[in-house]
Amino acid sequence: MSDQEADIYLQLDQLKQEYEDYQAQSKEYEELLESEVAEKDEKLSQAVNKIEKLTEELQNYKERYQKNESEVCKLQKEIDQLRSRLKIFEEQKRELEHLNDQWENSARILEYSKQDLEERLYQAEENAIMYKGELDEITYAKEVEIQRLKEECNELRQEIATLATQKGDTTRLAELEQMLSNTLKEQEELKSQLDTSRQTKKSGSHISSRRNSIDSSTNSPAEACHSVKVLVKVRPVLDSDTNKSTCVAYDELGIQVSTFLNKEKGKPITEIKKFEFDRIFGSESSIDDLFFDIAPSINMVASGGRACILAYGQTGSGKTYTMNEVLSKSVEALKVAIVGEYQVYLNCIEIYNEQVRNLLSNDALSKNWKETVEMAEIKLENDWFSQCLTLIQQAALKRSTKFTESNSSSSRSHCIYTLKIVKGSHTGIIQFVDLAGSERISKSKVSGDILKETLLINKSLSALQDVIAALETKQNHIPYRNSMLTRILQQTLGGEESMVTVILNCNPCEESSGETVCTLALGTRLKSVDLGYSIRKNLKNEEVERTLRLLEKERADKNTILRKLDKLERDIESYQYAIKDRDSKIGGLIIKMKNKEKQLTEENEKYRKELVLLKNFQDEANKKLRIIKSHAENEAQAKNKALQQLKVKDVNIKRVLSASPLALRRPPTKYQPIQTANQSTPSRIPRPKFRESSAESYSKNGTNHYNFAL
Ligand SMILES: Nc1ncnc2c1ncn2[C@@H]1O[C@H](COP(=O)(O)OP(=O)(O)OP(=O)(O)O)[C@@H](O)[C@H]1O
Repeated sequence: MSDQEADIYLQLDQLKQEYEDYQAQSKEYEELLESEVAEKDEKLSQAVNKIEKLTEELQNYKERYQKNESEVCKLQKEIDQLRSRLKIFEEQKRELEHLNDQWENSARILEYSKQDLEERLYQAEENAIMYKGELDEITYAKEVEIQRLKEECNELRQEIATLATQKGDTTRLAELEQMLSNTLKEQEELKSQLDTSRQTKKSGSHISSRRNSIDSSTNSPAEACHSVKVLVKVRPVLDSDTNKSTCVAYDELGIQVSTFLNKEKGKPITEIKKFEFDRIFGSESSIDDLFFDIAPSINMVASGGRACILAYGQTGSGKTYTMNEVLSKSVEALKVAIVGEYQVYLNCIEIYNEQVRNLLSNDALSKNWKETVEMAEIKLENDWFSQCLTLIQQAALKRSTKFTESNSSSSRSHCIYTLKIVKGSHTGIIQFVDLAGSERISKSKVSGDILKETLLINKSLSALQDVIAALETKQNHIPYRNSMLTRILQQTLGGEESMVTVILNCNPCEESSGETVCTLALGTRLKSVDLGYSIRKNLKNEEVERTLRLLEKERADKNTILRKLDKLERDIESYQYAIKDRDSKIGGLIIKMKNKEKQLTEENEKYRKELVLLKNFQDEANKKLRIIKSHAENEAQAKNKALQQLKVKDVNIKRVLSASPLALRRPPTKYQPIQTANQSTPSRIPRPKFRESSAESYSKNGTNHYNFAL
């Protein structure tokens, strides 16, 4: 081997070595590039995923935003509807207020006519007293005249007797006889005049003392059967009332209530209202005093009649306290009054929200009130007295009560204890009724369920007044069916042999003066039933009777109007409070909607901000993606270029080798030609899959990061 050949082989070996180095380097680069491209692809696909996720989220936000927008629209519509309803309510309210004004005006007019009537009544009474005086004088004069005539007559008789004995002048005798008969005639006339005067005097004296004459304990049973007896019980001032001023003053004849009105020019105005009743019981009176007036009812029941005793008054006025005392006294008196064989039945129920509940059973409420009342009846044992009181105590504990401003355990129901005494074919019935408090809604300041409760209580009390009014005016139809209370009291309210006693309970505190006046005004109306009866029965004088009948009719009319007014006032109050309640509910709803609107606007604002952030993030991600893509493209181009160069180099080496004479002797052996970039590289490097939009932004001006120097 010559030196030249050896040199060529050496060069060839070097070239081979170099070529192998290049190949190894190229492979290394290729691997590096592949891993980098794979990494970039991975990142790229992650970015694409993230973008897709973000786009999806964006879509969700958009949908939620649209949903919120439609909800806001819906709420807006609802608010508009509510506003229009509110407008209608306001109009109704204005109308009611207008009606209220009208009613108040008519009430004022009625008040004037009431005063006028009272003045006329007073005048009639004064006239009656005056007539009585005049009649007394006439009677006295006539009696003197009769006495004188009697004396004259006696003188004449003596004269006749003297003349007769003298047997004298017959003409003189005839004259004297004529004189005597004239005198006797005159005497007869005077006698008849005196009788008439006496009768008129009797009527006049009855008018002047009529207030005192209505004492039903001395009334005949027939008279008592048709009357409503009204008693007043003033509760003592309690320890809890120590700092409160009182407004009630009373004596045997009447009771007066002072109401402090608003101060005007620094001076307080006090309005005083006076009422007259048969009996007024205060803290100094005992239960025995009160029971004296109830005893006739007990006697009536013991002899097979019917009686009803009602305790009426505002919450905390002492109805339950009074009724408990009356109950135990009455049971005691009944035990003494009834003799012989008899059975006693007791029934304790309450009416709460127009539903009847048996107070001596835990059974669920039955829809049929008659069934409940029948089921509640208990037959008492032979020793019924103590059993009866124990059962009444047990029933009282089960009553529906609530805490109110006026009473810590206020009864919210009407409680009715019915005692039935069956003796042979006669059945005596007595009902003791502890009515629920008669509050005005404006004073009790209630709402919601308690408002409903109070409205129902007032409604049933109005129904009770209507029944008594219908009984008073002797109407054909008595509206017992208007409330559960009157339905259940039907057996003792009204009818032929029934006595009704109303105990008006009054709270003496000044803060309750309004309610006390209402209670006493109601009692005055009830009392007039009795008054009318006595006057009609006793008066004989036609003219006076006619005037009084007229007055009585006017009084009854006035009572009817006042009752209607009272009912209207209660109705207006109920309406006003129902409207207020509805207004406050609508107000609450509007506030709720406004809050919801605000909340939705805030949420939308938040979503809007998030949307902006997401868009920015998306832009940023797109930007990064573009950079990554351009890098990847550049790298791919650089790699292609490097491969191209290697290919050229390979071709050159082959050419050198083929040109050398040694090439024939030395076979290309293990040497493997370099694969062209077109054959292998592109297929081994997976191109990332871009979306069209991304591919469009793919950069084509990349720079070569790799140096493949030969
Ligand atoms: N004559 C009285 N002597 C002493 N305390 C009395 C008298 N009357 C009532 N009270 C007291 O006054 C308070 C209220 O009485 P009560 O519960 O009888 O009133 P009410 O009119 O039945 O009330 P409501 O309608 O709310 O049930 C009670 O604490 C009671 O003890």
